[in-house]
Amino acid sequence: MTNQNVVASETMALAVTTVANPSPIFPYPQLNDCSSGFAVRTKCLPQLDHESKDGRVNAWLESLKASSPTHAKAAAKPAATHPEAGPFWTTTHPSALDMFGEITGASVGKQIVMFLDYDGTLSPIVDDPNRAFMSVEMRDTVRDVAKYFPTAIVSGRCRHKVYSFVRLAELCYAGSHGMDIKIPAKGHILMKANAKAVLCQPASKYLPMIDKVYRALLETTKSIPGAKVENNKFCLSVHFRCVNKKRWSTLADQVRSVVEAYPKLKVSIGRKVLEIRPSIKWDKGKALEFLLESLGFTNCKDVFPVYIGDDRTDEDAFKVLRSRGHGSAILVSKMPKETDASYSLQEPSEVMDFLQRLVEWKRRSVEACPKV
Ligand SMILES: O=P(O)(O)OC[C@H]1O[C@H](O[C@H]2O[C@H](CO)[C@@H](O)[C@H](O)[C@H]2O)[C@H](O)[C@@H](O)[C@@H]1O
Repeated sequence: MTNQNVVASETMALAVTTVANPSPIFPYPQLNDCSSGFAVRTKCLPQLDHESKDGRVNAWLESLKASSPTHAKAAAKPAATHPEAGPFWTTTHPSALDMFGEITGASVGKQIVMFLDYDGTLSPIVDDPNRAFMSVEMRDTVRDVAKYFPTAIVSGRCRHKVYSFVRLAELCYAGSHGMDIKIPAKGHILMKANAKAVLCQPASKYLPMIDKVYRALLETTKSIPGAKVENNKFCLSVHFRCVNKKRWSTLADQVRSVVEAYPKLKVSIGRKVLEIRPSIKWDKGKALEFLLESLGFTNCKDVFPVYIGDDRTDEDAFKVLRSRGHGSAILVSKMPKETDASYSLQEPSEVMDFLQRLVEWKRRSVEACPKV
C-alpha cells in the first residue's frame, strides 16, 4: 500500500455525551438500510445490481463525464456568459446578495441559525483535497458570524479534518455528510449554561466496513495516476479530478468491483469525486434537523435557518428547508443546476460578502435595539 493516493484523515478522542443512535430525546426513526425501502435522496450512481456489467460501467462513466467542466459546459455555461441560461438562472435563483433585504426581512423576529458547507463554499475547489484551505479573511468572517448566530459547518469530510481547516472551536461540526455531529457545550451564547456537548454518530456500526473498503479501494486504485482515496471516517471519497479522462472508466470499474460486495453501501457522485457511504436514512438534511432540535429550536416560528452549499449532498438540506417552508437555501454555483435552493451565490468570495453583510446587518440591529 503506498501513500501516493491517500488523503489523510485524523482521529481525536472526545469526552462528550455520545448519541450513537438518535435517542428518544431526538425523535428520529431508527436507521434502516437502503434495502429496507428507503428512497435515496442524494442522486446515486446506477445501482450495482440489476444491470449488466457493461451497462453499469457505461452509466457510471456517463455520470462522471457529466460532472466534468467540459461536458457540463455544453449543458450549462456560467450564468454570466451564457446568453440564455444566465438570465434564466438568475431569474429562478436570484443572487442572495441582490435579495439580501428579502432574506433578512423574512428572518425578523426569529433566530438565524447558519449552516455552511465547506469545500466550494468556504474554500475554493483545488486539485489537492489536503490543501483546500480557507482564507484568513473567510475564517475571520465565519468567526464574526458565530458571534451573532449559532453556526454549523456541514461537510462530506471527516469532522476532524474539516475542523483542522476551520479551527473555530465555538462552531458545531457535522462531518461525513452529517453522520458525525459534534455540538460543543458552549457552542453559543444562546445555549443553556449547563448544556452538555453532544456527539451524534448514527453510522458508527459501519466503521469496520468503511475501513475495510478504504483499504480495498487504496489497493485497487493504486495503479491509476492521480486517483486519491480519502477516508472521511463514516464515508469515503474516490477523487478523479487529477485522473486522465481516458482512465475514468477503469477507475469507475475498479470502484464498482470493490463496492458491489457491500450492498449496505451506496455510491453517489460529487465534484469530480465518487462518494461511498452507508445506505442509512441519514444525510445533511437529517443533520440540519438534528442540529436545530439539539440547539433548542424545535419551534419553526422561532428560527430562520440559512444553509449555504455547493454540493449535490447539500440538496438534502435544501429539500428539508423547502418542505418546512422556512429559512433560506442558497446554492453556490456559477452554472444553472437543478436545485431545491431558492437563491444563488457564484463562488466562495460571494459567500464571504453575503456573510459579512449579514454580520453588519445584525450588528446594526443590535445597536439600534439592544434587546433584539
Ligand atoms: O460537503 P463538502 O464540504 O463540500 O465536501 C464534499 C467533498 O469535498 C472535498 O472534495 C472536493 O473538494 C476538493 C478540494 O477543493 C477537490 O479536490 C475535489 O475534487 C472536490 O470533490 C473533499 O475532499 C471530499 O472528501 C468531500 O466529500
